[in-house]
Amino acid sequence: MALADKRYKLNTGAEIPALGLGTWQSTPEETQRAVYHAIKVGYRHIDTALAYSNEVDVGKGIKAAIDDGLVKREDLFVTTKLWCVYANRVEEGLDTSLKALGLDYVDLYLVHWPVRMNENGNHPLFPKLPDGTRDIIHSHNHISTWKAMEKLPSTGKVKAVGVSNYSVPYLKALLAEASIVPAANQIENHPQLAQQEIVDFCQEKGILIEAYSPLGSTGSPLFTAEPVVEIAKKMGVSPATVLLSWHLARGSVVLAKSINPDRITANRELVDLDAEDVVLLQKYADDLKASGKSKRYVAPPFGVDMGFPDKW
Ligand SMILES: NC(=O)C1=CN([C@@H]2O[C@H](COP(=O)(O)OP(=O)(O)OC[C@H]3O[C@@H](n4cnc5c(N)ncnc54)[C@H](OP(=O)(O)O)[C@@H]3O)[C@@H](O)[C@H]2O)C=CC1
Ligand SMILES: O=C[C@H](O)[C@@H](O)[C@@H](O)[C@H](O)C(=O)O
Repeated sequence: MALADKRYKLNTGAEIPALGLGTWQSTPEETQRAVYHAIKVGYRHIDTALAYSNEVDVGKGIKAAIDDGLVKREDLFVTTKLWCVYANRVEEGLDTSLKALGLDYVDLYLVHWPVRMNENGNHPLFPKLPDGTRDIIHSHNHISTWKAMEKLPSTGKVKAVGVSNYSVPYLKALLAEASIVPAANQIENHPQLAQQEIVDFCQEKGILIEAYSPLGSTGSPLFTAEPVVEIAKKMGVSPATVLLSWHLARGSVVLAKSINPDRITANRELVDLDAEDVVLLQKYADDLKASGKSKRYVAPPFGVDMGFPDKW
């Protein structure tokens, strides 16, 4: 079996493909083609979110692939996420996503960020106050959102529920009151932001890590990181292969976004990294952290303390 077809087991018992196609910042036109191409070349896991405003197009890409006989719905693993303006209207958020996707269920539904934004604000997704800052409902307790998430699996509209952008303190607070342990925690993860404390905590609690922005997000800045270049050269593979493969070595899911067919195909080239190379990347990550030089590429201006050691 090719490494790109590797699967993990969630704490629900369901399987999840280790490699997923990311769709953040893919325009509607790009998304449909990217999703179709990805399925055609073997991806079985698609990651989207209500906030990406492309669920309709993800759905069209999936439908076209199913109609063309490339795949059946049950062979796909589809994830979407509850956006912050729906933090107190969880089932409504899910229904909105399912309608856009044209699906009866998603395989994984995540709380996108542990934050509530004003659902009656000046924008349907990104409301702002007159001073330009985000319109956040600071009195909201993220655990109430999780309590509503826990009711979803029994509706049949989601197979599993999880979180995203959860730090260790937030996870501890959630687990203290949870009756369902999140199946996954989707976080920014790459050698410049290893977030080892979250990875270790989640492993201990049976929460699968999904690594987002594995290439450093827009423009893939991690391609030039020194140890990545060095390992790629040694193995005769691309920097993308090294960066994506690192998460499989760590036992995590990896989500790679591309709208380019060749790059979507190329991102399936995963390898078993040598143990010494895994150590080299870990040392690079540890050294950056120790010198306060870890780099978070996705740091939206929520103005809320999310509990991460790096306060952006
Ligand atoms: N839960 C959350 O808050 C978040 C979730 N995510 C999820 O994770 C996914 C991945 O993260 P994302 O931030 O998109 O960034 P990635 O780290 O996947 O990087 C995407 C960038 O790399 C480029 N790229 C991709 N593959 C290659 C390649 N082989 N060679 C050269 N360039 C390449 C893409 O360009 P091009 O498209 O032109 O190929 C794009 O500019 C998201 O799409 C989303 O699904 C991401 C951020 C936050
Ligand atoms: O999933 C991707 C990211 O979390 C993205 O949804 C946010 O960064 C959003 O653009 C924001 O500005 O809050």
